Amino acid sequence: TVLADNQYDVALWTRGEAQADEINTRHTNSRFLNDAVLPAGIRATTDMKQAVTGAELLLFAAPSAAMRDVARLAQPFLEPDAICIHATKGFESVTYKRMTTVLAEELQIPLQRLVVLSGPSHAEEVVRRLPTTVVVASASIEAAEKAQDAFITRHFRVYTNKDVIGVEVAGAIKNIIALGAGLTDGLGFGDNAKAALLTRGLAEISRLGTAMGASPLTFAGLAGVGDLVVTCTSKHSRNWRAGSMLAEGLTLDEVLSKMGMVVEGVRTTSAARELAHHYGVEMPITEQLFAVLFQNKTPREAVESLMGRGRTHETEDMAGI
Ligand SMILES: NC(=O)C1=CN([C@@H]2O[C@H](COP(=O)(O)OP(=O)(O)OC[C@H]3O[C@@H](n4cnc5c(N)ncnc54)[C@H](O)[C@@H]3O)[C@@H](O)[C@H]2O)C=CC1
Ligand SMILES: O=C(CO)COP(=O)(O)O
Repeated sequence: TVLADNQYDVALWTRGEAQADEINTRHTNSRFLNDAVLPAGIRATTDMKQAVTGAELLLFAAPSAAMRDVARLAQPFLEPDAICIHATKGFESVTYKRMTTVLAEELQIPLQRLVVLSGPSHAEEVVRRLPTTVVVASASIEAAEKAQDAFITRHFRVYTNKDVIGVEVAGAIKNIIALGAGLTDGLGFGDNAKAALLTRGLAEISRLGTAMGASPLTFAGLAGVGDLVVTCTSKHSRNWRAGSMLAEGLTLDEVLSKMGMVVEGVRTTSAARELAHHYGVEMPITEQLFAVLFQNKTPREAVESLMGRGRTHETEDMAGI
């Protein structure tokens, strides 16, 4: 919608034939966006060759688990100078690679042609043209500025940033904290607990991010605090909703099948825990979420573990924030 508003000729690839037909004929995508009307010029197709051939910009927005497969499908049709942007918030399972790494490998292009777009941007609001701000980060400032030019509209403000690692790590890990926020809200733990979770969650995100090479400033920006706030407080958030359903007593499998949309925070909890061990940083909220999701620990026990941790100084482990 944003690109079509900027007069781009937009082709939208989907693997679902019925979804493509609906977008092309009724200009809606009702399973995901209710009755929002999409610009009539958007052409949906299930044919990757048709979608990618001739495209100067590509935006990948598949779930992290599907990114490698989708990129592999697109690669043969990629134009030699195309800029490839992604809006995916997660790490690859097993390898724990960031999405720009996965794309560089599968598309066989240098990092200078890759951009990450992130920040507080629920699709349900973007499609209604409600005011939204995001950040685009790339190893190449020219590529980031191309993405900025392409996406900036009166309703959608785009900032550039050089810190690809920080933007990708922040976007992925806030989903873990949002699962925790849903649990906290669902259990009625109150506003103090939620504020604590966001604040200490941010400390945890920045600690891992800086250990991986990110700039601490990024975590105070749109991809950090901005996305953390929206995902932990918005009714649109899939991760928050998943956490609140877990609080109601549903099992993880029940939550995921009821949701019918990707809940990135679940896989990201495992990935972040492994990365934390690898980089030797403490991520107590992530550890407790892992225990709740995969080791049958109750949310109440998890909160008791967090509240009962050894005494510590607030800022000495916060990596610059
Ligand atoms: N929904 C939102 O407002 C935002 C989502 N994101 C990120 O975008 C990514 C996608 O999220 P959503 O669109 O919300 O998920 P979703 O679950 O609503 O939609 C995912 C789409 O990917 C398709 N898909 C799943 N596996 C696939 C595969 N193997 N090959 C091809 N297509 C496949 C599904 O059929 C579906 O159309 C996630 O990383 C999410 O964190 C980022 C910003 C905002
Ligand atoms: O990243 C998002 C908004 O910026 C989407 O978060 P959810 O996947 O929790 O809906």
